[in-house]
Amino acid sequence: MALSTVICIGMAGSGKTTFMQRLNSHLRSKKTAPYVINLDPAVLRIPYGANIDIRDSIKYKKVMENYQLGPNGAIVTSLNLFSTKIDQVIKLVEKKNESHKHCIIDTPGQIECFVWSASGSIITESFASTFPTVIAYIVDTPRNSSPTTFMSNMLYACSILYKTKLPMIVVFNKTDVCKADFAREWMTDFESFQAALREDQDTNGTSGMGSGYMGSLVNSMSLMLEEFYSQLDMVGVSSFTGEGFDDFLEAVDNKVGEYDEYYKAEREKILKEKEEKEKKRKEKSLDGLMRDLGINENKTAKSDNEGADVLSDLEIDDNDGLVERDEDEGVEREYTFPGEERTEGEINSKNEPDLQKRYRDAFESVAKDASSQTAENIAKYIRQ
Ligand SMILES: Nc1nc2c(ncn2[C@@H]2O[C@H](COP(=O)(O)OP(=O)(O)OP(=O)(O)O)[C@@H](O)[C@H]2O)c(=O)[nH]1
Repeated sequence: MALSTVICIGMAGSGKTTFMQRLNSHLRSKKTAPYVINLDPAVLRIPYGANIDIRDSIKYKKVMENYQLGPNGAIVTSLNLFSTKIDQVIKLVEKKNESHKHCIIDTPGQIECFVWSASGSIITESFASTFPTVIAYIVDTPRNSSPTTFMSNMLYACSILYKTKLPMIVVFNKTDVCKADFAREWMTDFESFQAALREDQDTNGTSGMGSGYMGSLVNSMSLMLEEFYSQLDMVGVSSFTGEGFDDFLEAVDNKVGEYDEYYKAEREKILKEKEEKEKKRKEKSLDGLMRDLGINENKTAKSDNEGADVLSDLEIDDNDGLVERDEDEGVEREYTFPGEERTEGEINSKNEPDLQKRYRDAFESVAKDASSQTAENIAKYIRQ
């Protein structure tokens, strides 16, 4: 059994938490209990047992107090703090790879805090690069029965699809109150959507959302979204009655298949390109730094006392504005990285066959030491 991840995303009140609860109990009744993660730091009570709960490690109220943040800022900061530990979370979930078929994840109702935050991307990326991952976009069906609201919600779903680049299932929830047939029709038949829009205009006149500028905008949008709809699976469910959950699980299997077939290769390609770009960038900045420090295996311009390239090469002297180079100060300079104490002479020595590698290793260890401060830095940054 290989584990796949389902990330539940949806507008506030769309029913994510109730959906998670029903999905959990539905899977349990089939003797395939899921691994459950709650990523909503602000939720007061969750009606399902979570294996990993963000609230265990991050106290939302304390984040608000300590960093003097409002509700949304505190959610983003909590997610940022949590994302610094995402490697540990992934390791825990990896251990369940054989015993569980699904890992289901609940996200904050403030959808933008998760979808458009750096930490939301890090968390999603971390799961998606380890397991086949599917987005379940939960929609409140009764509230989306007007063509304009429906279109707005679909545009949001569309932006999430292109942002995450992950297979998506649009889940029309609360079908016990309102059936989702109209949505299926609008998503598959452009003309029926146009007819609904016209009807909305006729009923509500110029005061309605479907009239005037908005009407023609929605009209053109519906054409644009045809391509988007073709990439989606849609299901209607009721988290109250359990209706439609078998269809949902079928859609998940279908999307996991698609993930393995298309998305995985595409993602790996993007990640490889990213890695190569990052490697080049690092090499470039390392070279720049080496030049700044005047360190070069082939003896540097700096030690030959040629003109200064950068400000950091210079020390301002009180002496009539005369600028003196570090090397002229008669102080023995030490380049000290943890565990290494070497003088400039040693560094510039030809006996250092792989100087760049030693620097890289030293930087990595410095970066590790700094990681404990990362969370605090993130919080500081946000406060700024
Ligand atoms: N009739 C009906 N109501 C539902 C269904 N699912 C959820 N609800 C109701 O919708 C409301 C919101 O449900 P939640 O599960 O709290 O929604 P949520 O998206 O987690 O909300 P946030 O955490 O605020 O984002 C609650 O009053 C639920 O009882 C459903 O399938 N049918």
